[in-house]
Amino acid sequence: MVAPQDQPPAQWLAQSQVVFTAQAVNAAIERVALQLQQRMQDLASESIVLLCVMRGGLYLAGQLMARLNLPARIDYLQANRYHGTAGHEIVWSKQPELDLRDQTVVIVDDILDEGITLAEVVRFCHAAGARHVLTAVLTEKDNGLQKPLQADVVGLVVPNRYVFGCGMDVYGWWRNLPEIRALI
Ligand SMILES: O=P(O)(O)OC[C@H]1O[C@H](OP(=O)(O)OP(=O)(O)O)[C@H](O)[C@@H]1O
Ligand SMILES: Nc1nc2[nH]cnc2c(=O)[nH]1
Repeated sequence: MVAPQDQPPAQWLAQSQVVFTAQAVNAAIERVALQLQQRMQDLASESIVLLCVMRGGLYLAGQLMARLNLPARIDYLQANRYHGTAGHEIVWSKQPELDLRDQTVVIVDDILDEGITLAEVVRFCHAAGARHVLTAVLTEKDNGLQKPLQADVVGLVVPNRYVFGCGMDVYGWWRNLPEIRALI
């Protein structure tokens, strides 16, 4: 019996279905960018930090960088809580380097599942003195849970299954996939 982390990556494609095509993901990213642009224009902020939650947020953050037409600085943090497909305690391995005091911080992540990670990152940004904190996720999982927060901008709602692609991994693989798939 091969452990999941030792399965060949092609296995995960064979054991999954497409839930959003690359075209649907791109359309969702356009909508996220437009909504964020509008929110930031409304705030009239001149000090914007796009804060990528590594590693899953990398895909959306990269796509947003090319679409947001306003001056922004980029930073990242790493706070992980999933090993394989199960969530545990959050472990921080990297804090942002920029001083977030008085900044409008846009937290960018791939998925809001139970909401524990995003809630902790929002708390961190407020504690660091951010003036405004906005949250943007590529996906939110429709799991019926009471979540500790809602994201300000959500690209797509995904089913209550383990999903991967567009930043999200399956045992470390396929973050680079331009579509979103769910394990069967
Ligand atoms: O809403 P939650 O239940 O807290 O889950 C969401 C978090 O889970 C994933 O991170 P993970 O710990 O897998 O790290 P990764 O970004 O490196 O994949 C994802 O990137 C989110 O940050
Ligand atoms: N890749 C991935 N990461 C997650 N983190 C929380 N839920 C998920 C999920 O369904 N897929």
